[in-house]
Amino acid sequence: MDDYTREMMDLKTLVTRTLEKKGVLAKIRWMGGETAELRASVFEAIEEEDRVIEKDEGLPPALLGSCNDRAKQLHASPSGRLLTALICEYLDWAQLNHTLKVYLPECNLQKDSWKAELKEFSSKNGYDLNRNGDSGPLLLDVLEGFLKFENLSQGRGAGRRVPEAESLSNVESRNIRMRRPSSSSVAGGLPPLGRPASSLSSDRRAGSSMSGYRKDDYSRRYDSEELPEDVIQASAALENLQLDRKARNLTSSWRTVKKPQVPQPQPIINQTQSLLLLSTRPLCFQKKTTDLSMAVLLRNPKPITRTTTCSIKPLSSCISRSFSSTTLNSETDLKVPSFFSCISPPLRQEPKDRNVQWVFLGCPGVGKGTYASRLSNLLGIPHIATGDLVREELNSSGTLSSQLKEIVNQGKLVSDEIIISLLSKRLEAGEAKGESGFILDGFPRTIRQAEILEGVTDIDLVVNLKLREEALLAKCLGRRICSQCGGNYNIASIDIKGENGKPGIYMAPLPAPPQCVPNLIQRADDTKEVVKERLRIYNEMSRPVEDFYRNRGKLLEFDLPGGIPESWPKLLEALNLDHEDKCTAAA
Ligand SMILES: Nc1ncnc2c1ncn2[C@@H]1O[C@H](COP(=O)(O)OP(=O)(O)O)[C@@H](O)[C@H]1O
Repeated sequence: MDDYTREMMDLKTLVTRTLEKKGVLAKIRWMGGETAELRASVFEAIEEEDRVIEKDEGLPPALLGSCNDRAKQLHASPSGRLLTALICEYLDWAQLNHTLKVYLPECNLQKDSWKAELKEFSSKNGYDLNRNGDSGPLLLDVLEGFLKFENLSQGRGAGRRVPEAESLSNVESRNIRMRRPSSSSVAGGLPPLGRPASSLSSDRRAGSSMSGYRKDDYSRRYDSEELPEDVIQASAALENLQLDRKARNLTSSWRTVKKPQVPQPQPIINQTQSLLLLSTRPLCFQKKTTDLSMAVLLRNPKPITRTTTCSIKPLSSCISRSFSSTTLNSETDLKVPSFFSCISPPLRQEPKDRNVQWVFLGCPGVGKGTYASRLSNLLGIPHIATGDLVREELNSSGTLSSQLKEIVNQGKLVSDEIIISLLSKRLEAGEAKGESGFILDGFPRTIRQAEILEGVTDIDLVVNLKLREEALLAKCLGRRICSQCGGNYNIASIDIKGENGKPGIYMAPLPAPPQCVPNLIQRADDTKEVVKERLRIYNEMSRPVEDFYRNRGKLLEFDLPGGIPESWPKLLEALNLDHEDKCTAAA
C-alpha cells in the first residue's frame, strides 16, 4: 500500500470514528439523503480532527488539511490572506454556510482566522468593526471603490476611454452599470445589497460587520466630485492587492488601466510606499497618503525618508537589504524580508539594455553546474553557483565554516539568511569588476528565495533541467572534482533502459584529463544516504519553485536526452542560440 492510500484510509477511519462518536452517522442513516448536512458534518469532523492532530506529530500529514501549492503560495502573502478573508466574509454575509464550511478546511484555515485577519486589516486602516445597520460584504465595497476609481480615471484620461475588456468582463461591467443607479433594487442587476438588521445575529455583528462603512447613499455620492472617505479606503485596499500582484508579476486585467499623471507623493510615507507610488500610484490615491495605504500589506515597512531610496544601489546590496535580518548566526531568527524595499527603475532594466539574467533549476546531480558554466563561457556572463559559494565558505577558516559543514553534509538546506549574504557578497564583488547579468545555479531553492529575487530584479528565463531519478543518484555518486582546477568529471556509466513510455538514457563517463587524475576528490555530500536526502529536500522545498516560475510563464522545461554530446546542442536549440554558437561552444 502506498503512502497516499494509507493516509486516505487513516483519514476515512478518523472521520467515521468522529461521526460515530457524535451520533451523526446514525442520524444520517436514519434521515437518509441529507447530503448537505452530511457534507457539513464531515468537514466539521475533519476540522475538529485537525485541531487535535495539530498537536499530534505522529499522525500522517494528509490529516492536517490539504491545500494546493498555488493557494498555499497565495496564503503566504498578506494580500493573499486578506483576499481569502474577504471571500470568507462574503460567504458569511451571504449566509452560504455550507460553502464556507467547505472553503475553510480546503484552505486549511482555522474557523475564525479570517475574522482576525479582517480585524487587523480594519484596525490598521481605521475601519469601524462595530458599525451596525445594513451592510454589504467588504469585498463588494472594494470592488465598487475600484470601479469608481476606474470610472474617474477614465474621465481624467485625456479623452481616452479604456475599453471595457481591459478592466472588467462585459458581463461584470454590465451588471455594475445596472447596479450603479441604486444599490438596492435594480431589475437585472445584482440583488439588493443591504440585509435587514433583524437577520443579523449578534455574533455576526460582532464578528464581521466591518463592512458597515458601505453607505446606502453610495449612488448619490457616486457622481459627486469629492471622493468619499470610504471609497478611498476601499480603493486603497484594492490597490494594495493590485500592487502586491504586480510585484509578484501576476497578470491582472486592471493593471492595463491607463494611469493618470502621477504627481510627487507626500513626504510622510515610507520608502517602499514612495518607490511604488512613484511608478504606480494613481492620482485619486494621492489624496490619501497616510498610514492607511500599503503598510498593511507590506511585510516590513520601515519609515525612512525618500532621499534614502536605493535607486542607485547595486543589485547585491538590494538583495541583502531585502532581507531584513542578516544575523548569520541566528538560523532560527528568520525575519520576513521587505521584499519591495529595493525595487527601483535601474534594477528593472529592460532585458535589451542589459545582459541576460537566467536561473538554472534542477535536482542534485542533473548537471546544472555543467550546463550553466558552458553557457556562461559561451555568452560571457558570470555563472554564480550558490553551492560553490557555500563550499568556499565551508573550506575557509571563517566562523560559519563548521556550522555550514554540518548542514551541507546532512544534505539539508542552508538558511536563507546565509545564502542571501553569500550571494550578495558574490554579486558585490562581481559588480566591482564590472560584471553584468548572471546565470544563477542553485538559487533560488525555496519559494522565499524566489520571492526575494523577484522583489529586486527581473529574471528573464528559468531553465528547468530534468533527468530520471535513477540517473541522478548514479551521477552524484560518480561525480569527481579536481581539487586543483575545480574541473567536474564523472566516472559513472549510465545506461537505463526505457520503460512505461519513458525513453532509455545513456550517459557515457566524463573522464578527467591525466593531469587531474591524482587530484580527484569526491564531495562529502555525494554519498548515497545524503544524495537521497538532498533529492527528498529538493522535492519538498525546491519543486514548488518550478511552479513559481511556471505560473509566471518563465519556465523552460528541458529533458536531458543523454550526456553532454547529446544534450548540449539540444539545449542551445531550446535556448534559440544559433548553430555557430553551438559549434564553438561544443569544442
Ligand atoms: N539556494 C540555496 N539555499 C540553501 N542551501 C543551499 C543553496 N544553494 C546551495 N545550498 C547548500 O549547498 C549544498 C550544495 O549545493 P549544490 O552544489 O547546488 O548541490 P546540488 O548538487 O545538491 O544541487 C546544498 O546541499 C545546500 O546545503
